This record gives sequence, C-alpha cells and structure tokens, in this order.
Amino acid sequence: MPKPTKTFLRALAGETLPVPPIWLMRQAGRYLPEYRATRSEAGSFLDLCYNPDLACEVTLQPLRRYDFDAAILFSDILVIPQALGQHLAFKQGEGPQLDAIRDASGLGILNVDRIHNTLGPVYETVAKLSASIPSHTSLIGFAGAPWTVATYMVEGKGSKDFASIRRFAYGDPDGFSRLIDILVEATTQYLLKQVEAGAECIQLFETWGGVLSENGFRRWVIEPTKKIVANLKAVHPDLPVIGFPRGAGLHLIDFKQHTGVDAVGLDSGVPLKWVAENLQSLGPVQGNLDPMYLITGGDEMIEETRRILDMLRNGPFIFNLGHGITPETSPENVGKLVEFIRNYR
Ligand SMILES: Cc1c2[nH]c(c1CCC(=O)O)Cc1[nH]c(c(CCC(=O)O)c1C)Cc1[nH]c(c(CCC(=O)O)c1C)Cc1[nH]c(c(C)c1CCC(=O)O)C2
Repeated sequence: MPKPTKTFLRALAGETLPVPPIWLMRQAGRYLPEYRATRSEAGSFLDLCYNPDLACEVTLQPLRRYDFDAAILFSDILVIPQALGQHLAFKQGEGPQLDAIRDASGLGILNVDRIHNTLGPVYETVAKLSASIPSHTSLIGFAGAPWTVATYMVEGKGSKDFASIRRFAYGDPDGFSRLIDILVEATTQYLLKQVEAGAECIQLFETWGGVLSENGFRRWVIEPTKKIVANLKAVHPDLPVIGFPRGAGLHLIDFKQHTGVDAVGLDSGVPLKWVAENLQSLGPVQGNLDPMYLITGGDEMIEETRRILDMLRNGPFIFNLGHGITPETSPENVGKLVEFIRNYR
C-alpha cells in the first residue's frame, strides 16, 4: 500500500514527526456552545447519535475551531448493547441506564442479526463525514472494547467497584464468555461497516480494563481485543487500530504485543520515561495530558504539555488527552494548547 500522506496516519504508520498530530478524546461535546445548540435541536443525546446530519455537524465543529488532525465519528460505545436489544436510556445528569444482565440467563434477549437495523444511521454519518472533512484530516471510527461495554450491560449503569460484573466473570467464566463472544461478533460487524463507509482508522475504548486481575485482563481484555483486530485485519490488512486500555499500567506491554493493535493510548498516570524506554519502541503511542489541565490552563498546562512532548518526541507519537474532555473545559484553553503544540520545536 502507498505511504499515507495525512500526518495522523503517518504517525500511526510508525513515523516520528517533528510536530505530532493532535486530536482530543471527546473533542465534540458539551464544552462547546455550538454542540449544546445542536444537541438541543436534536432532542436527546441518543437522537443526536442517530441523526446523520446533526452527528456530522457536531463532529465537524471542533475541526472548524482547532483544525485537529483527526475527526472522530460522533456516536457512543453504548449503541452496541442497544442495537443488540438491551434497553438503553441517557438520563439528564445521571449518565447511561440499561436493564442490567446479571448472569447468563439474561443473554437470550441479545441478537446480533438485528444490529444493522439500529446502526444504519451511524454508518450514514461516517459516509457523510468521509465526504465533508478537510483533505488533510483523518477519520477515526470507534467502538467500546467488549469488557468495557459489558461493564455497562451487567452493572446497568456506570459503576465504582464493578462488583456485579466481576462476580459474573469470575464466578461463571463460561457463561460470561458467551456475552464477550456476542460483543466480539457485533463489534467486528459494526466496525467493518464503519470502514466500508470511510473510516480510516479504528480506536477501541477499553475504559475499565484496569479493574481486572492479571488473568482477567488476559482473558477479557487481551483475548477479545485480539479477535476483533484479527477479524478487521483479515478484511483490511492495512487498517490502523488504536487500543486504549485505560488504567492498564504494566499490562500495556502485553496488550501491545498480544492484541495486534498498531498503537496504544496512554492514560495520564503512565510514567512517560517508562513509555519511551519500553513501549514506544513497539509502536506509536497516543496521549496523555490530564484533561483537568484544560480547565485550569495557564503556565501549568503549557509546562505539562511541554514535558509530554519532550518525553515522547523521539518516537512515533500522537498528542491527545489521558481521558475525555470534560464539559467544564474552556474552549479558549483548547486553542492555546493546540497553538503551543503546533509551534513546538
Ligand atoms: C465509557 C464511554 C462512554 N462513551 C464513550 C466511552 C469511552 C471513553 C470514555 O471513557 O469516556 C466514548 C464516546 N462517547 C462519545 C464519543 C464521541 C466522539 C468524541 O470523542 O468526540 C465517544 C468516543 C460522545 C458522548 N457520550 C456521552 C456524551 C455526553 C452526552 C451529552 O451531550 O449529554 C458525549 C458527547 C455520554 C456518555 N457516554 C458514556 C457515558 C458514561 C456517558 C455519560 C457521561 C457524560 O455525560 O459525559 C459511555
């Protein structure tokens, strides 16, 4: 395949660039007044996710302000459980609510064959984006990784201790692996459709991988991710995939080596000297500014950004946050961050 020309794809292909490409997780969102306006026009958050014109519009909004090197499809990781047949609602101020599946007897409601009926508008959003983003901007498709999506399916909402899912996974591993297998299949099909519609890279969000034991991490994070990556690459051998196992710590090495992902995302807690010495030689890394710096701003934000650039400049690197932008973020600070990075030498 010819060498990519877009900076984001060049970094993902392993090139060390003098100025790293930049995009930010949750770059479309409530911190932008124009997002809040489009969202109220759409109705609910899920109405926005399933409205291709408006989902395309909110994806483009941060590009107009900051000219990021990549656009990420506007959707949510929880459209997969919904498309499989589990009831989902986003309650204002409370986050997602699902009818919890606490054990294997609850799996009967899930049906992979019907997912594309629900997800059709998401593929349409990808196609619209592919036709409307600037020619130097890369288009990222995404899904939640199976373990993280399963946490919401089993807990029924966000969780602090993940007690129900760990009880299910550790107590009935065979029953739990049926849920994970369903998610591997649905996620593969979903992502293949995104790539057919024009996504140039895929990111798998494994937000809650860090709560598992060593064996749990291998079985419920590494193994399913490896299957999805192999399934995608069997059809699209050159498709770059980024895995973001938040909180994985020392597991990052095994994750990179055994899943087949091209690049790994770093949360804000990972020591960068360790990354430069042990991880970046295995492939590109992406991260890891603590999103709170975008609220506090000032010299502290710039100095922390400089530290990250200094530590990771000698290998393939994509600048990002260690987790998603929060609604309290100042749009002005995002502008200052981008300007500093673009002028960094
Ligand atoms: C765990 C998870 C979810 N969703 C996602 C994750 C993994 C990454 C992470 O840990 O943040 C991923 C996600 N969610 C959203 C995107 C869109 C693309 C982008 O990054 O700009 C992406 C990539 C939009 C969203 N997803 C959500 C919003 C806020 C919805 C609103 O407008 O009210 C957005 C813009 C809602 C959401 N979605 C989810 C929760 C727990 C919540 C509620 C918390 C909150 O309100 O911030 C599930």
